[in-house]
Amino acid sequence: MTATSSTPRLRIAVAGASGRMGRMLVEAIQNSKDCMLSAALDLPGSPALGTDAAAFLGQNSGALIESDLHSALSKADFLIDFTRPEGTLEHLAVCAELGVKVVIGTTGFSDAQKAQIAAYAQKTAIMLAPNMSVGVNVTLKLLEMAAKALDTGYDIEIVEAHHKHKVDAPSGTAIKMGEVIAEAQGTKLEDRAVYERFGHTGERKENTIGFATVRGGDIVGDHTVLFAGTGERIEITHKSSSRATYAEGSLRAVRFLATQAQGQFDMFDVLNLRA
Ligand SMILES: NC(=O)C1=CN([C@@H]2O[C@H](COP(=O)(O)OP(=O)(O)OC[C@H]3O[C@@H](n4cnc5c(N)ncnc54)[C@H](OP(=O)(O)O)[C@@H]3O)[C@@H](O)[C@H]2O)C=CC1
Ligand SMILES: O=C(O)C1=N[C@H](C(=O)O)C[C@H](O)C1
Repeated sequence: MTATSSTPRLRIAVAGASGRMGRMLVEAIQNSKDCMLSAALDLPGSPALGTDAAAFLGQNSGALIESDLHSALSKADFLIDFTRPEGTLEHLAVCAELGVKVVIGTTGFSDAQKAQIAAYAQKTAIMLAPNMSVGVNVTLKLLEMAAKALDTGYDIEIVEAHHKHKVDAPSGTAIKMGEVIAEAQGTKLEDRAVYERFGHTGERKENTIGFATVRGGDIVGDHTVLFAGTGERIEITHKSSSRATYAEGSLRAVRFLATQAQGQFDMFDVLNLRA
């Protein structure tokens, strides 16, 4: 969208404003022509409360970090939420009540929590995706194609690596990759996933999809899917070197949600990759 001086900016609140992604989002909003930071949330007790959300950039956004959900969300038309599952659900309850549209980047939701999100999507528009980067979503399409063509005779393993502060495993992206592959092969990930191996495991079971997790240092996010056949193997890899791609993808999601009243969407909808 091309914003002109007469086009009102999209009013966005950021949850977890002092977090790794929160700060990337504040920076992306500050740098955008069509969005404005209208509110910023952090947990009660956070030392950042009362400070300007863009202070870490040496800028003044006008949005002071606060912990009162109603106060913050009543100043916004959109919430971008990269926090923790329980926090996201608390925020969603207020967003559904106030008609605020929500971009959710948080990962690690249980099936019951995902069902709660789907229920809130009947009241407001929600975009939920474990990875907002364009590259990862294109990788998911490549995996769909590879999984169909390599339906038999190839063992599938998904390896992901992230920074030492990440609290959920495997990553939401790795799980999504497994889901896309399983679905492309007419199956369900829950019937095929192997999340742990230790000790005398016995030989690899056919048709399983294995997951391996690496945690260390400041790795932003690497994902490799291995299709291991007899006499050859194919590896499809995506590596993130900056969180800016997640923030830019989130702003694309906001612009997409501006055209929706309610319903649940993902990045395939935002990027027109559904077909
Ligand atoms: N979809 C995507 O593209 C991406 C998704 N993610 C996901 O986003 C989430 C956040 O990642 P990251 O920014 O690295 O994490 P951080 O821990 O750096 O930031 C999380 C922020 O949320 C706050 N927070 C923690 N618990 C709650 C709660 N219960 N309610 C409200 N706020 C809370 C934290 O506050 P405090 O510091 O005070 O605890 C912090 O400000 C993770 O689930 C991660 O997997 C990350 C990158 C990309
Ligand atoms: O926690 C992170 O950092 C990331 N989390 C997301 C995930 O769990 O897939 C996306 C990205 O890999 C970074």
